[in-house]
Amino acid sequence: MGCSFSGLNALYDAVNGGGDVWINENRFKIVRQLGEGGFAYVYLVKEVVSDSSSALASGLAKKVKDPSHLSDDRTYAIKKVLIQNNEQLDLVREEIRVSSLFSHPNLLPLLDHSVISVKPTQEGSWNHEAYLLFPVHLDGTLLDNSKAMTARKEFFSASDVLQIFRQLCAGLKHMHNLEPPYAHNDVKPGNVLLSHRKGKCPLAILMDFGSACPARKQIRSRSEALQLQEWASEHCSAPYRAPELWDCPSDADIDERTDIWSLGCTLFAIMYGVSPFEYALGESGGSLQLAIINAQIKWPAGPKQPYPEEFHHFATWMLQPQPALRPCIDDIIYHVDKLVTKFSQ
Ligand SMILES: Nc1ncnc2c1ncn2[C@@H]1O[C@H](COP(=O)(O)OP(=O)(O)OP(=O)(O)O)[C@@H](O)[C@H]1O
Repeated sequence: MGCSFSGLNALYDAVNGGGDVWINENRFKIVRQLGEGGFAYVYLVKEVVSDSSSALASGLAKKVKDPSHLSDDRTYAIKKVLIQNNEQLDLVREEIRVSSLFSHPNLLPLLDHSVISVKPTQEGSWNHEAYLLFPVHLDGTLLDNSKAMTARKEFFSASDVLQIFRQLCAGLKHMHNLEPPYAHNDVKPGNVLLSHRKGKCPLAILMDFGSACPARKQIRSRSEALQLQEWASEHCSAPYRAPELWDCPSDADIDERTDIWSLGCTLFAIMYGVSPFEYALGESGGSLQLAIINAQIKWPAGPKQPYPEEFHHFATWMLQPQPALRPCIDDIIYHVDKLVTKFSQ
């Protein structure tokens, strides 16, 4: 048993700041809610220890393989996932399994977890809860930062655009180079945490491995193609979803270049705050699917345009509707390093 509370009361307690959470033998006090997703709540928590021992001597220290993930002030993030059925339970177990495959400074590490069964309190409520423990990053997601900057009519500097993007590439390279290669499948600004650092560009960390899976799939029939499209509609955010996941041929080799498309969209969003296809459709609207399949890209123009044309060409290179023409992550890193040398002050 890993938790001191359960069911609706747990949610009430957690949202209202009361109650402690146990993950295995370690206890955490909920400080406040940080965010929420489909069936998940994310909380800022503080590890409760019986004496004033250092982070290195805390209960968690015995558990965590890499001591650099321990926080000096013992604060962490706990994601609480409410699980209603076996399918959701399998998905969380898979997220836990997949997260444990990665170890990279630009990928959010899963420090510990527990999955507990709870007694449903009403029809249709959840029967399991999962608690996932992560390092906390309090400067928001790339999406939060972009929204705040857009509201102030500000842009990231050219150097920060490249440095943030370069870090995402480094994290993805780690996933794409595994044997077998893994695709993240939901690369987007809302899944990138930023940590501001004095005198340096922000640290960028890719999170949320709930959609990650082995990247390479052979599609050999119409029904397999439709199955993949259905899976993608649930797991890959629409404005960042690759064309082959919207309209999959009946004979296709899918690979990690689906992430490269999302990476190209994310580079656009680091510059202009939204996916290129949201930007192209603008306020007049239209079909997102058609805009993506036709790679309908419109670049902001005019004298106030804050970035060099080379940045646009670079993103367009990743946004080739045909996956076979898209670069792989090593090509992108080679190119971004050249741009970093050229544009970083
Ligand atoms: N380690 C963390 N540190 C700080 N904030 C975090 C952390 N993890 C998650 N968050 C916050 O919680 C929000 C939801 O987290 P997350 O994306 O993992 O949930 P989710 O259920 O997978 O969401 P979605 O349904 O959008 O996929 C994030 O957008 C972010 O604001």
